[in-house]
Amino acid sequence: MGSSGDVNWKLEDHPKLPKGKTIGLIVLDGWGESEPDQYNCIHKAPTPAMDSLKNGKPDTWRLIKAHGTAVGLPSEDDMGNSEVGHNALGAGRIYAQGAKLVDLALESGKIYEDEGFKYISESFEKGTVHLIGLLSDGGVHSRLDQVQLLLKGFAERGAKRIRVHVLTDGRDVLDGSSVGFVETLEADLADLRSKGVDAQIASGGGRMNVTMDRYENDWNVVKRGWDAQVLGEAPHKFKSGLEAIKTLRAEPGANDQYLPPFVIVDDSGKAVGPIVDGDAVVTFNFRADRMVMHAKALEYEDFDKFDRVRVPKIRYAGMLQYDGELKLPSHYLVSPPLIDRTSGEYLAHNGIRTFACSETVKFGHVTFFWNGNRSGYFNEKLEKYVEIPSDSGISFNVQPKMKALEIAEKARDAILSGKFDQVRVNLPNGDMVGHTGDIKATVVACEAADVAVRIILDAIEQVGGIYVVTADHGNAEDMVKRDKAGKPALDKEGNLQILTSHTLKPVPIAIGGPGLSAGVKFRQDLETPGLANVAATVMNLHGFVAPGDYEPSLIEVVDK
Ligand SMILES: O=C(O)[C@@H](CO)OP(=O)(O)O
Ligand SMILES: [Mn+2]
Ligand SMILES: [Mn+2]
Repeated sequence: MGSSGDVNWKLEDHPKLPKGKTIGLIVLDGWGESEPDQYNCIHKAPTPAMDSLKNGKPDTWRLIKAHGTAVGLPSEDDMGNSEVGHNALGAGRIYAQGAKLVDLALESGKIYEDEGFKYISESFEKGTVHLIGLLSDGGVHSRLDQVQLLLKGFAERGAKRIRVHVLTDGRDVLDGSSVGFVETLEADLADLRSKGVDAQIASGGGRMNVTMDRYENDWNVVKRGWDAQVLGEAPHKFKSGLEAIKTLRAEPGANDQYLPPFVIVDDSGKAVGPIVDGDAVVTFNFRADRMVMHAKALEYEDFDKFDRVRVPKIRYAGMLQYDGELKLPSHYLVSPPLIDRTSGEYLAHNGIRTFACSETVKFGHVTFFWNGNRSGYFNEKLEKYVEIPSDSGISFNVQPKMKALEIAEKARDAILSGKFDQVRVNLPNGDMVGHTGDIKATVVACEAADVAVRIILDAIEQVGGIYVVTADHGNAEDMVKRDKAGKPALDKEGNLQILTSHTLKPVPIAIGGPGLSAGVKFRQDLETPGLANVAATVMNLHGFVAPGDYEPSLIEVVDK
């Protein structure tokens, strides 16, 4: 991916903008713009740094789209997310993303003609096909309707025995919605059974507790999934998926994101669906970050992250390939978007020295996603990526400041060192704490992110540089589900429904700093620009013209 063939990497000089300015590029994760009310944690938090970029600055502050088709998602009802957001920010173009590519492959039936399906279907006659993934209609990592089509498609094409290993969501969808999703799945599996297919749920657990860790923050999460899915072992055993979810949710403090692992057992107490030799496994998440670790456990012969105890010989395919560089997994049902010629790669070819930093839970966002789902450096002489270890084993409302200060200090030092032309960070607080649904903690989180912004802006001020502050999608600016009129929607018991997910809101972008040439301002002629317009903007601020097929720059230079 990326560095192929006959690309002309040389960027033209910008006719008006100089080179050599240090750019501080800040992505506030989960920081959208919404009505100022009590459920808007960004509004509630003291955010003097961000306010100073906005108030009275119409030429250098604006909103851009961060959801739906502007970031390559199937529809305008799709909230933004970090993967598509950082892809768009870094790549400068809009790619049809995983959700959309899977929809198309299912619609056309091509999914069943390609190599990945042929490979796993070799197990249909004698083995079991296991489907593992996030059971939700959130559309960030997976979609239930796609799983339903796959189940039907597999059965019609000869699968005799199917086991589903469900990960409950509550992060991209309302907490408690797992019950409805499992009911829907159970009904589909019953329908398959009536047609002679031996189909049932085999195991499960909450996404943040079982399987879906990312960037190696906590391998125990993946291990818990392995034990339940492969070994058929878990602390909780139930007769059905629905019984499992209902019982575990009734525990005090339980929520969908963190349900403990469970297995489904038969009347004799034996797990109904451990993964064994000869089986096929399909992981149905299309998004990569939270599947890479699990894919390594399923695919790698040499593996030392935990004791797998038993490593079955399986035919494994991902919904997509989750890491193009590692070719992981080697079999997949749908080809991922091939995001090439990202701004990071161009800038490296043009001598720009880049520093990128975040803490573990968002580290891959400012590196891997930013660079078009590519791990590693383009040019290790010019780039330095620093990961600050995240706290693990906690939900972030307990430590809402996270590592914002540490990230800001690393960025400040990188800016002041004079060794870098671009210093890029992701500040995770609004998003990671927003996902907990804890409003008080999210306010603290937003304040911490704002303090970090101030530190980076001050460093940019000192070196005469330029700042670009933006976000990848909304989250902390709206913490309740709303009705059509925008009022908080109450459930049947009259309770507020806390929104743990991202939103459909636009995000701010602000530019400035002493290095910003006089006359630079946001253009008014772009109708609905989005995150993909940021890459060309940043290239301009580095003194270059962006490649012709990039989405247009947000800025113009008017003569002063
Ligand atoms: O935590 C995640 O995996 C997603 C939400 O599902 O959030 P983000 O896109 O911000 O990483
Ligand atoms: Mn994000
Ligand atoms: Mn998020």
